[in-house]
Amino acid sequence: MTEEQLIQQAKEIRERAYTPYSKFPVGAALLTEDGTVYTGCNIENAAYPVTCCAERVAIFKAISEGHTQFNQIAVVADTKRPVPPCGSCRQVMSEFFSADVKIHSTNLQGKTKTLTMDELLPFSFAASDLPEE
Ligand SMILES: O=c1ccn([C@H]2C[C@H](O)[C@@H](CO)O2)c(=O)[nH]1
Ligand SMILES: [Zn+2]
Repeated sequence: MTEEQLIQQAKEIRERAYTPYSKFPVGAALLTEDGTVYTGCNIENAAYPVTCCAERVAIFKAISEGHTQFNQIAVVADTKRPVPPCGSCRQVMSEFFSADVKIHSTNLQGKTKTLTMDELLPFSFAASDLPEE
């Protein structure tokens, strides 16, 4: 599975986005360490904050199927610059992705910006910051 193939899968699942409110469809494709791909699209709600981003849909699908080791994720939207994942998604990514997992942000023109988890969310709040029992 190449980066280009992962981006292509993110583009395809973007077509399934449920975005009657923002009209801003996003697609994501997450590659696990064992080579499985989980895709996600954003799913909105009339109660706007209930919306779930494409990235989190892909991550939650993978986690719910028992995957814990991730390799890279591609995110695609129709933006001028490569689409930056929101803060909530960055926090969810940091819970499950190791520091060197690559996040490819891409637009429909194929402009891509790749950052590692550590670059995308430095100094992140983590389980190790919680007090010990
Ligand atoms: O990286 C992003 C940024 C935004 N959205 C969604 C949330 C909402 O449905 C719409 C507008 O914010 O785009 C994503 O899915 N991923
Ligand atoms: Zn998000």
